[in-house]
Amino acid sequence: MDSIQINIKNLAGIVSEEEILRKSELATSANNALHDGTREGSDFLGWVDLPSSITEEEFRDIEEAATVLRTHCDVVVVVGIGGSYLGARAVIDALTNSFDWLQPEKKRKNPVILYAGNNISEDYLSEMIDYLENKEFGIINISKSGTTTEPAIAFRLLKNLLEKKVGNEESKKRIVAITDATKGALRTLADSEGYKTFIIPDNIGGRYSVLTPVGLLPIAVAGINIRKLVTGAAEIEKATDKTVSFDYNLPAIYAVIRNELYRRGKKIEILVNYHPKLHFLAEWWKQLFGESEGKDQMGIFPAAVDFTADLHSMGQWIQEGERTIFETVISIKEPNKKVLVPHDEVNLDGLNYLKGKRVDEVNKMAELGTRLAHVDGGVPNILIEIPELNEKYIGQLIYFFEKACGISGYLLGVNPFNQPGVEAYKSNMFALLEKPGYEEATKSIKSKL
Ligand SMILES: O=P(O)(O)OC[C@H]1O[C@](O)(CO)[C@@H](O)[C@@H]1O
Repeated sequence: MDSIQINIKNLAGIVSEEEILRKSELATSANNALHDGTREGSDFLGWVDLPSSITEEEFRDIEEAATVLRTHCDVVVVVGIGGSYLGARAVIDALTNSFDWLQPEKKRKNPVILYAGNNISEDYLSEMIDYLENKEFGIINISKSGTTTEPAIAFRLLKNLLEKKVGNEESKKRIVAITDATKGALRTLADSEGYKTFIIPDNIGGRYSVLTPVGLLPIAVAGINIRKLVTGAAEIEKATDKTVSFDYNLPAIYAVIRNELYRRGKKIEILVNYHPKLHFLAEWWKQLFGESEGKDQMGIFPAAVDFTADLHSMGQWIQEGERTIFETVISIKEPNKKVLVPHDEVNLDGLNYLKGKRVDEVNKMAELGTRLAHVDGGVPNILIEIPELNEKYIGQLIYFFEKACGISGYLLGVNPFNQPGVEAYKSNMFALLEKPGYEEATKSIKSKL
């Protein structure tokens, strides 16, 4: 198997193959609309042919900027929120050593990547500043709108710290801004300071931006091969183009099944992983589907669990709670490392029945046992199998989910490329903070308190 696969044999009898095939025309037409730009949100389809259209010059520009940061910095802070950081974090966590950041600087090949601007926690920022005080650090500041409050606050603090530590000139070498070509406060600031900048194309929304410099620069700084990542994505771009029939279009099949399950009362999709490295892939996936489909009072609620850890907390609910859920499991066929369970003479823990077995064999039996139990418990299961955890297959998975999300949103009948609902909290927060321009809203909200 040289590609990610999807196994749909365990739908708990809730959706049949015939019912899936009956939707093939609708799904194909939704897929075509993504390529032709004939439906709502057509201004945001730049991601559709992005993997196959990144040029050698663009790769080089990103790789050179990554080398500058890698040369000057032991720590690089990625400042951004939502789509402006989750894709990078998903890939970096999936493809780097989980404990590398704990190694002393001299032993590490890659800078430590930290994340800021994804919360407004004073403790988090204060502790990060304390840590960075004695580190050679740099900043990648990412905001498509260039006006998002969370990253703006974090960047102001970190920029101050860096300038105090190394001076304005050296700071300019260590700060990269990724934002709109012309609009927003970050564009103005970056141009006036003379930072190296990358552009987020107008026609690519934040949650679809991981294969633009938004994701690719931090990923390259972390020492990951961005060309292989993009090659993987381009393979699925090709495998889902307009010439591919529904039977072979895996994202279209996945999109149909999740919509059919939704129509039958399965309102919550739980993305399951069996490797902690995939935790942030699920966070990225949650934003992708949540912001794309949760509108017009509709949409599957995207949730995620890390197994087997969460089998010991959420496992009970999944097995026997309200039957409104289905699971999509990401299964990694072959881990990158090999660890055997050792023999123990006295066997006080009773584990000798596992001696000589790979830890992954135990993990796989937990996975299989859980799948069978959950399907028996009425939880439909979609299985996505990845041959191994590497750049190519993570690239494939990214495009698989992006394509599936676009098709799925159209099948549901929403515009998958806007997010009007996220403005509500921002307006209230600005009104409460008495931001200039919000005077009326301030009066109105304060009268409700
Ligand atoms: O890149 P920006 O403009 O700072 O936005 C960050 C995130 O905030 C949102 O706009 C929601 O508020 C997301 O869609 C986006 O990924």
